[in-house]
Amino acid sequence: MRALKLHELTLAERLADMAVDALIDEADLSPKPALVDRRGNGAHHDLHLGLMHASALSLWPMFKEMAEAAIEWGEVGVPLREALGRIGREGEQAMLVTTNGVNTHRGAIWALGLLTAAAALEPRAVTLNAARLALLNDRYAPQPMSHGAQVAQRYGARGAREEAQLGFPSVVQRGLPQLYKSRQQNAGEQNARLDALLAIMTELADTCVLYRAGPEGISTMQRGARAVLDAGGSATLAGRRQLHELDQHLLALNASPGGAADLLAACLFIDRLDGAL
Ligand SMILES: CC(C)(COP(=O)(O)OP(=O)(O)OC[C@H]1O[C@@H](n2cnc3c(N)ncnc32)[C@H](O[C@H]2O[C@H](COP(=O)(O)OP(=O)(O)OP(=O)(O)O)[C@@H](O)[C@H]2O)[C@@H]1O)[C@@H](O)C(=O)NCCC(=O)NCCS
Ligand SMILES: Nc1ncnc2[nH]cnc12
Repeated sequence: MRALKLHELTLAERLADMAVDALIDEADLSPKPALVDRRGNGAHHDLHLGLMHASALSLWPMFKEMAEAAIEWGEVGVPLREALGRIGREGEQAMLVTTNGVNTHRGAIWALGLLTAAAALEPRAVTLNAARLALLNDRYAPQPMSHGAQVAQRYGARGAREEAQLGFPSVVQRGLPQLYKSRQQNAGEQNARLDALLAIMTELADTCVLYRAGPEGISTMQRGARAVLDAGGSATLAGRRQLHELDQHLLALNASPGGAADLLAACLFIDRLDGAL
């Protein structure tokens, strides 16, 4: 019998797999406060789980191309930054075609795009190199009046751009340590991931929440997330009660923490990458 020779995945293909898997795991994780999950649409009228999955899958070629660009340029610099900007904008268009114009993953394209490229350059300095890339100027980036730009003007929040430029502190200092801690306490994988999301929410200035619900939305999100963790986390009954309260309060404010969801996906990507090294 002839042996079947399977196609061996390239590094860029494996990184694209990890990025898409992280997005799908984030979408599936339930119950996430006011976000799209297996239960429903959260605070969104135009999003659902199937759309989040389709959007994540549509981004696979983009992540692969970003990793290939990083391998080709071989170092952090303006040529790589501008290549990533171009590929990211094309990826956004592919996403919008798939979702019929709904913004599902703009923040994730930014965060995971930078992290995928950084991982292709040097898997052991991912957040550092992602930050160095985010600090570089892309001459071709348009300056649209995005929701993020509007709340930056109104409240001074610098959102997704600053989070990346600082080396993803929400991921490195809050999400990942909480993920490991909850795993160590045998919370169960889904609860550990929920706890990581909540840890991210405790301090994030999420521009999606700010845009929809202002500073009241931010303090509701941050205090509510802290209350779940202080009550023992998602694996405990007291924590689950607090999580339900947080969900209800955010829904009442129409506040969706989409930025925190993207950063959870970034955590899950780095966690997978660490496991593959
Ligand atoms: C540099 C960019 C990040 C542009 O950023 P900017 O802040 O100007 O623009 P936004 O598009 O408003 O925000 C970016 C998205 O980042 C997520 N996010 C929010 N806060 C944070 C934070 N503190 N840290 C990290 N990430 C954060 C968030 O993404 C999620 O929310 C999206 C839905 O948001 P929104 O459109 O506001 O949706 P709704 O409220 O639901 O709208 P309505 O229904 O009410 O109409 C969703 O996509 C999640 O992903 C922010 O939205 C960068 O985007 C950029 O320059 N891109 C250009 C291409 C490029 O250079 N790419 C580089 C590739 S490496
Ligand atoms: N699960 C989710 N629900 C709503 N917005 C999101 N943005 C990224 N992930 C999301």
